[in-house]
Amino acid sequence: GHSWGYSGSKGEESWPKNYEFCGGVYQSPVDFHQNILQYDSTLQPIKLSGYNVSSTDSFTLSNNGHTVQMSLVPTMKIEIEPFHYTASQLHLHWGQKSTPKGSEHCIEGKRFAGEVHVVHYNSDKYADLSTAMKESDGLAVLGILIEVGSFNPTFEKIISQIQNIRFKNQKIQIAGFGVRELLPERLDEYYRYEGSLTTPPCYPSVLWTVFRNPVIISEEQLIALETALYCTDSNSSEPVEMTNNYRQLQSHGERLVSVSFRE
Ligand SMILES: NS(=O)(=O)c1c(F)c(F)c(S(=O)(=O)CCO)c(N[C@H]2CCc3ccccc32)c1F
Ligand SMILES: [Zn+2]
Repeated sequence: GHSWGYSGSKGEESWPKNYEFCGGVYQSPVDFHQNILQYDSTLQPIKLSGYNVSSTDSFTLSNNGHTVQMSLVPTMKIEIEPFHYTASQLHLHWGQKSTPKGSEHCIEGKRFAGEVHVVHYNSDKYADLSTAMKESDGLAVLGILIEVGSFNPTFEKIISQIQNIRFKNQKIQIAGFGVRELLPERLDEYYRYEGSLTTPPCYPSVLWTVFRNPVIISEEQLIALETALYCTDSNSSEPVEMTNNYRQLQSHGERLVSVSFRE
């Protein structure tokens, strides 16, 4: 289909031309700032099951031209009352070496180094992701902010492989691992709001859960992510570096963001 990107003539200003929802309501990402936050004491800790995937299973790591995507296994599920959601894929957003700030969601205007998204679909109601993503209650995405600090051995299972998928449509199999380790310790502290896919087709079908606490990776790991990948395939005459693959902040409109924590 049409190709879209994050810069130039294919950038986000042109997305609504080919993807009408991108110009619509309930768009993501948004900034979590004080006057649109509302404490909600009924928000429960996120319940994971099957997240500690055995190394006898395998994930497919691929460069899809927009991000590095890792396919997940359908035994990985989350429960967000009243529904259960089955994991589909996880992918990343990041900046560039000279401006290492590439998260999609921001907290009080602060953009983090990057962001992990774990995409799930409502498997109580829909057969698969493609069906679910068109429905307002179809998807649940977990957002994990990335900060720079010490080396992260779990993250390294992805970072160590990206030299093998530098170009679009390249993919490799990697051994399954504990995806729980990519999430922060506190699954009970998060921001919650109704939003959308942050890429075309931008369907307003996502129940967003963005954890309060970031995961930490080293500067070297972040630089590897920022410098390894291309949006174009290996025989392209004009290679395009895969950097700054985050969407600009969208307006909240009438939306409030619920928070599961007080201070
Ligand atoms: N930030 S986000 O969570 O909104 C989000 C992405 F940022 C992103 F890049 C992708 S993608 O599949 O890697 C590339 C374009 O769809 C998806 N992929 C989802 C959406 C559409 C689709 C269709 C089939 C499989 C996965 C997805 C996504 F949900
Ligand atoms: Zn994403």
